[in-house]
Amino acid sequence: MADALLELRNLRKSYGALVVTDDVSLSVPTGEVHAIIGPNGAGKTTLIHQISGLVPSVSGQVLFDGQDVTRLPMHERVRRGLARSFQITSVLPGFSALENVSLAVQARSGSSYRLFGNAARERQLNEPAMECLNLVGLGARAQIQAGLLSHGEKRQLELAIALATEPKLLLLDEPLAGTGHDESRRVLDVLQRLRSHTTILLIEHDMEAVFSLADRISVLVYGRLIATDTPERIRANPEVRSAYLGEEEMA
Ligand SMILES: Nc1ncnc2c1ncn2[C@@H]1O[C@H](COP(=O)(O)OP(=O)(O)OP(=O)(O)O)[C@@H](O)[C@H]1O
Repeated sequence: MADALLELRNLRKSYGALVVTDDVSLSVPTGEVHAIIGPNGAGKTTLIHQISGLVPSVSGQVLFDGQDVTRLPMHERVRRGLARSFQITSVLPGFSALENVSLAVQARSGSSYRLFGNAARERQLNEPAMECLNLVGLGARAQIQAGLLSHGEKRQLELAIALATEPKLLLLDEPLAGTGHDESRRVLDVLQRLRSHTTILLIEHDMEAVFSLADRISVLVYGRLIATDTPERIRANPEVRSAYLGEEEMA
């Protein structure tokens, strides 16, 4: 596909005799929200690790923005606009929400100056950081210590931190995991808002969210992609139904 932002070609990963991702080929065009679904242990997280550079692939290629990034380290992929939202572990609990995002802005700008101290420099970091916080709906919570935020707010903060790297593609591993009903609605609203800013590739177990959010869905079963299609066609696909989705889940 000529305008693919991300293209996976025959990607494969194994641990000893266990083949975890097997010959995975996939194109994600700019502007798409693409969801990867599949049963537990299907290889979804491993695939995201291979794309982000956390886990090396045994064979195959990852092309991003027209370039082969298969052998590049993770930080180099981030620099090129391939961001990964790291679960709450990446949030520094003793710093404010704003400081957490400012640190990511600083990392993006590649500057070596100290974060706090000089008012002009602080403004340079804080203004884009505030934009990211506003985008994820946390503007009013900017000065709150991150450790005091609710679970859902921390998930929003992770998204703001990822956005601070100005990604072309955002990789999200279960953005709704652990959120309650109201919180998941809020995070879902944020994701809907982000779709006009960045291309998104996500793994998510919440099928209602996946089917309402995704432009296209890929189904991974035992490491192999068995289908990539629109939500409507995935819902109607007999192979997908028998391999993964229960009739009632898709009704
Ligand atoms: N570092 C590792 N060493 C050995 N086996 C691994 C490693 N990481 C993952 N696996 C195995 O690879 C398979 C796929 O795991 P993975 O976490 O990618 O699946 P998943 O689809 O994300 O599952 P879930 O939906 O439960 O998160 C599993 O059988 C898992 O045990």
